[in-house]
Amino acid sequence: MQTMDIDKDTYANKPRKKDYIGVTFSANFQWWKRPSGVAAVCLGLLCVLLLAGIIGLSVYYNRIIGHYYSAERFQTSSLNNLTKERDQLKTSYNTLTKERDELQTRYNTLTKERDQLQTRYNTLTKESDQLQNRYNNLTKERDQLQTRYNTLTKGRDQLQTRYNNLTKERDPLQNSYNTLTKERDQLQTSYNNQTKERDQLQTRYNTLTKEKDQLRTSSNTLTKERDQLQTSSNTLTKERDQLQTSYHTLTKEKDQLQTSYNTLTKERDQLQTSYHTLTKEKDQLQTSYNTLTKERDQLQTGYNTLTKERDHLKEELNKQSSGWQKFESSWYYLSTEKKSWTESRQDCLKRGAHLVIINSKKEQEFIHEWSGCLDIYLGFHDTNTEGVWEWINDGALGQSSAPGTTYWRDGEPNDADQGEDCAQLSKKSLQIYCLRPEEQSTMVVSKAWTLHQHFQGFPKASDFHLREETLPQPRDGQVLLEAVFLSVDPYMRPYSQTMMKEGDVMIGSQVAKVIQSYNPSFPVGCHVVSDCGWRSHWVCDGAELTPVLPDWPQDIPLSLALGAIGMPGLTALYGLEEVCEIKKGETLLVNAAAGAVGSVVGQIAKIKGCRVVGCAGTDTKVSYLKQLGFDQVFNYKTVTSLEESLREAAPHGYDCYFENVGGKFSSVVMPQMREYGRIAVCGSISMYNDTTPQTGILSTPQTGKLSTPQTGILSTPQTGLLSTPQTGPYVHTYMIFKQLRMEGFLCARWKHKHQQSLRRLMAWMTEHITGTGPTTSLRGPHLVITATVSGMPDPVKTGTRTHT
Ligand SMILES: NC(=O)C1=CN([C@@H]2O[C@H](COP(=O)(O)OP(=O)(O)OC[C@H]3O[C@@H](n4cnc5c(N)ncnc54)[C@H](OP(=O)(O)O)[C@@H]3O)[C@@H](O)[C@H]2O)C=CC1
Ligand SMILES: C/C=C/C(C)=O
Repeated sequence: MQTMDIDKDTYANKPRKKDYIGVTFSANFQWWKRPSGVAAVCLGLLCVLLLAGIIGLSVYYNRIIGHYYSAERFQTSSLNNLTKERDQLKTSYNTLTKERDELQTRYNTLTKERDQLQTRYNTLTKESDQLQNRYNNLTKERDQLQTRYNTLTKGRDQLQTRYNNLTKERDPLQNSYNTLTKERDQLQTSYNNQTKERDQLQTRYNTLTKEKDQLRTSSNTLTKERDQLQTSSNTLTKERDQLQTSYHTLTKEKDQLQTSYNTLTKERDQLQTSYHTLTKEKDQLQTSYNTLTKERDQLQTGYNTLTKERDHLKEELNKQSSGWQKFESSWYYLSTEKKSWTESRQDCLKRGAHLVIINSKKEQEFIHEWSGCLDIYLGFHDTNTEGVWEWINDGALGQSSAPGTTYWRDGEPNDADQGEDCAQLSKKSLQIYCLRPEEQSTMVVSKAWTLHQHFQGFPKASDFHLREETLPQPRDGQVLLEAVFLSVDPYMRPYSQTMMKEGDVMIGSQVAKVIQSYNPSFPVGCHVVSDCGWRSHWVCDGAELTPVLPDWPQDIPLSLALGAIGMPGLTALYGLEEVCEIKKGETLLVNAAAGAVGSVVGQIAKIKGCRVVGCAGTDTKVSYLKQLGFDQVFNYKTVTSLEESLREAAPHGYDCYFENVGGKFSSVVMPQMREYGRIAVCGSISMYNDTTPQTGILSTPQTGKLSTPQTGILSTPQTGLLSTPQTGPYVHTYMIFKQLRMEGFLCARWKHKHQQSLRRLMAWMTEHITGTGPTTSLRGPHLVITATVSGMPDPVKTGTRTHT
């Protein structure tokens, strides 16, 4: 602590600074110590000095003058000295004046500084007050801190003690910690090294795996590409050779054509001239023609009307001349042949008529009068329900309401002789009585081939048995059929296994003639297709019959209703159009090509503008198929290599394959299908008679597609279609990579369009017969005609179609 006391008396009038605790400031100033004071003093002193100098100089001067008069020579020199001194004094005076001015200037400056200092002093005084306040606050805080400090010091001492204890305990722990840390660090280092090594190995492993996969993929792709390129290369080489040959031929032809072209150009010009002349003439003729056409049409209409009238009159005349009698709008015929009621009914149907139906008493009287002395059978019977009499329904005209019972003879109908189910108009009276319809009729005995035992391998004669059976009399709505053509089809082999039991009549279709009919839809003499099997006769109703197309041309054999214009023709059509969806310009392969289906397949494909390759098993069949217009045909039994022959026939491959044969044949075709090819699986005839499994090789070693043949079971024993399971090729690879579509089908799938399809087939056939169509119009397959002593065809005879 220090006290500064500065001249209390001098500045006693100034306000005293407050004494603060511990520190006291005091500031008292003396005037001489101030710069302005000093300057004033100096200035005063200078003035005094100056005055003293002047006074001294005057005294000195007066002495000199006194001496001057006393000593003349001495006076002159003194004057000069005095002048000198005066000048020196003058100089000193000037110098002092300057110094005074400077001092004045400094005095002014010091005065200013003093004022500034005074201002600062005031400011400092304020600050000092503020500091005093802060000092007081800090002192308080310091005291509080001192208290806290003391408390903390105590706590610190306690902690220091505990710290010292802990330090003692820590040291051994620190040692073991250091040891463990070292061990951990070593382990961590080795762990890190191993992790790195493992990661490097994992990365290398992944890289290698990827490389291996990529290599495998590339290897597969390359192998495929190589194979495809090899195939393409072979194909291209062949094509190139063929093109080379074609090129030479074409060059020659081009030269010839050029010559022809020149000649033709000349001729064309001449023709052009003629053409213009002729065009004019044609226009004139066209006008005349139009006029004549109109006149002709009018005449034609007149002619048609007259023709109809003439035909009607002729018909009436014919009828009259052949014994027919007209009454009102109906015609009547009186047969004098003696027949039973049933036979007479048939006889009427054959003549396009029916037994008499009486609609009025007037009509009955006419018949009685006209028939003279003859009894007349009426179309009136209760054969369907005993006691319920009804008029026959043998034609559109044959329906009427029943006559009044008054016309029955007394006591009739009495069924006196049991089975008196039909009516007769008495010759003696106008009355009606009943009689037995079977009188004088004969029963029909049918012959039928039955399946004596199921086939094992190829069918044998001993597998069949010929049986006779007496047929029932056809009833209303029924017909009696007589077989005209029977069909022997491949499907009978597999179907017999599933659909037939031993002793059944063989399944099959036939063209039959209606020889008795009680069904107006099938009059006597018409032909139908029936699925009644291998029988000579059959009684059935119309539900299961298909009439052969109406207006069947006389020059087209009816047997074709079982062939080209029947089920096989329909199968060919549907397989091509619905399954293969064949298009103009495509190449088709068909096997069993000379068969009922195959021959139509090839012909329809030609009609559609396709290129057709066919295979058959004899040279005769090959010639036949060439006649039908097939582009390429070969005998698959005699060629050296089926694969080569197929490739030669269609070097670019096949768009459509109509499969009739199956088995190994099919496995050779598969590799030759073109991309997006379609395969219609119609039949598999090569396998129907199998007793041992077949194996198939999908491709020959040249193609290199499969190193070893694979086998598979095509059918399971449950289906019973085959006596023993067959093995065959796996086609999947070709199906996938060529994106093939293979579809099995049965002709019946499109049953709803059979009638219109048959008409299309008939139209194609008619075009051929009449020569109006293209040369590719349809022709029917050949028939094999067989007869046996039994009167029934021999079912084992080789050949595809059988004619009774
Ligand atoms: N899915 C369906 O709806 C239908 C299918 N089909 C099937 O169509 C195919 C042909 O029937 P279709 O024309 O009526 O038959 P066909 O009886 O008219 O002709 C069959 C021909 O097949 C050939 N053939 C027979 N056996 C073999 C064999 N083991 N290997 C190779 N070829 C053989 C023979 O000709 P070649 O001398 O030339 O070898 C034979 O002439 C059959 O497979 C049949 O099952 C028939 C109708 C309907
Ligand atoms: C309807 C005919 C079928 C076979 C497979 O021939």
